[in-house]
Amino acid sequence: MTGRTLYDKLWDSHVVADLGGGEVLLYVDRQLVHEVSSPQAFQSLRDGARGLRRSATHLAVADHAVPTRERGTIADPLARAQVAELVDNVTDFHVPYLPLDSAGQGIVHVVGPETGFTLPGITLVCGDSHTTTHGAFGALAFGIGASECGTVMAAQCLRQARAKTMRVTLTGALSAWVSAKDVALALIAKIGALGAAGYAVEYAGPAVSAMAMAARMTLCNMTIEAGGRIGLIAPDETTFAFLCDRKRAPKGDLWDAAVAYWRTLPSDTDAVFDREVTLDLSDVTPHVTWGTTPDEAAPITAAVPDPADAESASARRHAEKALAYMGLTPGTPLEAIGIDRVFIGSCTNGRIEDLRAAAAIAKGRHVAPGVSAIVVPGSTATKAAAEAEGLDRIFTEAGFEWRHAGCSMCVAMNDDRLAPGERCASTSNRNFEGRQGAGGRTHLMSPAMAAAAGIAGHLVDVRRLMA
Ligand SMILES: CC(C)[C@H](C(=O)O)[C@@H](O)C(=O)O
Ligand code: SF4
Repeated sequence: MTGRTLYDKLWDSHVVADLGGGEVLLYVDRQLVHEVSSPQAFQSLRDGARGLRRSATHLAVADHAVPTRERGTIADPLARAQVAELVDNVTDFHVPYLPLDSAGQGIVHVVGPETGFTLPGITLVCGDSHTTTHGAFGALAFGIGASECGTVMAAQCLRQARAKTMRVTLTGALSAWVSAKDVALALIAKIGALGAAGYAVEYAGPAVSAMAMAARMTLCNMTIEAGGRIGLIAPDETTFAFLCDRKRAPKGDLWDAAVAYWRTLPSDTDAVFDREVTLDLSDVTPHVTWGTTPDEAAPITAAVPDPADAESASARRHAEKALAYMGLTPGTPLEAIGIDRVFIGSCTNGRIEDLRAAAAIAKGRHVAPGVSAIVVPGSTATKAAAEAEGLDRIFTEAGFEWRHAGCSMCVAMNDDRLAPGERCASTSNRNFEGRQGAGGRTHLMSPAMAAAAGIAGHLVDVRRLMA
């Protein structure tokens, strides 16, 4: 028998029943709940006069609709109603909840790891596509639909079909000012925005072992932007060190037993993957997106591509439409693209390490005239940690606004959004038309690159700015 992959081990240990036709009933250990995708789930419980099977295995927090300028009354009626409904639902159904004004609030994908709710070896779901993030801990974590959220609440199980497996082996070392976000953008540009569709992607290799948890989370987070519903990294000493003192992580003997189990999870050396991809990180340079899909990305040293050079007729048509929406002309150097806004934050790049990387660029410099820049920590705890290090002062002295935690300008579901035609250097993960506000133009990049763009007033190679 050949060895098993990390994915196989996680899957096999959670199968409750084989349903035939390639589907199984999969046990779900934990669910994260937010205000946008949960109303239907709670309603389905009410309609069926059901409760939650194991309410303590869920954790709810409001993140998408919350205001970041100041807490207090939410001005937008829809956003206000969404958050109020979540509060009513978690109260009625006894779901653990991190209130908006509490020290625990934040984006679900930042809060899960930060509190030790996310652990290796578990299955974790959320009505949110970026649930891939939690795979960085060796958890089988994936986004589910709004109706499935209700199924998990009532039954603690889900029907699932097994994914194919892909291993992305990362070798070499990152150069200065190049980060996991650049790796993700370079990888997506290489395999395509649907390149990982149908696959559970395991990131492996020496460069992954060398990465801190924040970088690993950025990689797994962006897996969905390559179409993969599952991103995975084998748990190791870095994972255990990150988790050991977290509030919800096991303690004492339970911790020791858990670590002993977690050490059995990495893919066996003779495990076979359905697809193998390799990337040498020494070749990765700072990347930015120029189009409206995450794979329409290029090194910052490049120019806006000519759609005529696209590999297929459909890619050409897409690029033509993207350039029209983005207001860009083929041949323009990417560094010549002026920006109006900067957004540093999101579940991709709103962690303390990301804020440190941006602050290193902002320190002693100033946001260019006419540019408005916001820094939005991924969680309230991240905000407090950043303030304890003085990062907030570095940002405000440099002309960046320092905000409360939330999804903010990653998604146009709250007060933070682009006006039509505005162009934004953004550390978020999606750049489709209207994502940051109707008519808004998004360029995805790393925190260091976004901070550098804010200082320069245009897209810029952070390595040149810092030389
Ligand atoms: C609102 C939510 C369901 C959505 C998701 O599934 O990812 C959002 O978080 C996003 O990033 O687009
Ligand atoms: S930060 Fe953005 S990508 Fe992440 S959960 Fe919020 S809206 Fe989705």
